[in-house]
Amino acid sequence: MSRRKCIALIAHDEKKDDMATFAQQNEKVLAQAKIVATGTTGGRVLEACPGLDVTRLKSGPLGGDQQIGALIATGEVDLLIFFVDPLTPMPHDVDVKALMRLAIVYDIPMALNRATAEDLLDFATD
Ligand SMILES: O=C(CO)COP(=O)(O)O
Repeated sequence: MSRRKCIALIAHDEKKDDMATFAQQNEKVLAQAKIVATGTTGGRVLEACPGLDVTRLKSGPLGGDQQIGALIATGEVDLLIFFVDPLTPMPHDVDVKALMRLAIVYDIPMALNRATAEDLLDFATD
């Protein structure tokens, strides 16, 4: 039996409403996966969809992006969905960049906006 796929969910503050709506609209598909999320994003996803299997890590600015990067490096993440806010400067921008770099290094499918996330979800749950 193949293991359940692991999807990492992250959203910057201006994108958290979008992430909550995305989770609700795709709840059935997400329910087939194990989800890891940065702290606040995971809280919002659980509020929207209390039945999902969500492991909440640290908040992004406190190391959550790096924790997800570490999970990518150890082969535990199959898909990264990261709703990025391109219009707001972030104190932890270097962490965000490092996470994206690892997703590229390990060739993990990475959706940085909602349109791509919708397309990639099918892949994650095949
Ligand atoms: O800042 C983030 C990603 O860089 C997201 O972290 P939170 O989900 O804790 O807000």
